[in-house]
Amino acid sequence: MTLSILEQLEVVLASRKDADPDSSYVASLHSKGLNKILEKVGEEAVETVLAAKDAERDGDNSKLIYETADLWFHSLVMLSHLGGNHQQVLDELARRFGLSGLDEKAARDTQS
Ligand SMILES: N=c1c2ncn([C@@H]3O[C@H](COP(=O)(O)OP(=O)(O)OP(=O)(O)O)[C@@H](O)[C@H]3O)c2ncn1[C@@H]1O[C@H](COP(=O)(O)O)[C@@H](O)[C@H]1O
Repeated sequence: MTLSILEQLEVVLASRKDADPDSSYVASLHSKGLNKILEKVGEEAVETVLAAKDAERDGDNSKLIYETADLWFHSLVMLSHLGGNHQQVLDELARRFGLSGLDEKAARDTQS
């Protein structure tokens, strides 16, 4: 079974919760605490909004994709810090979409 990028990243994020803050960016965020992580999420959200405006003006989404990746990444660190994970977010989206978690996985499997 191959793990998705989000699943692989989550394994790495979990391993960084007790890692050395001097050798890991994620560990340094955990050691600084929730407020620092939230500051980064807010910062990346603003950068994503600004990049969306630039994308509309320039007809180029590349910076927007980069900033959205930063936002998703820091949101995953926030969830990890609080004991949550990306699957809970996917499950919530699936629930809204009217699918069970199992059906969502099956739909994903048929696409790969
Ligand atoms: N995906 C990411 C990722 N995306 C963004 N970033 C970091 O997020 C930061 C973005 O913040 P900014 O743009 O504000 O840059 P900055 O000025 O350096 O940040 P601050 O000093 O303001 O905190 C940068 O330092 C990026 O390096 C990431 N750092 C790590 N990862 C992943 O997390 C894994 C674990 O990383 P470590 O904990 O460093 O081993 C890595 O293997 C990667 O897969």
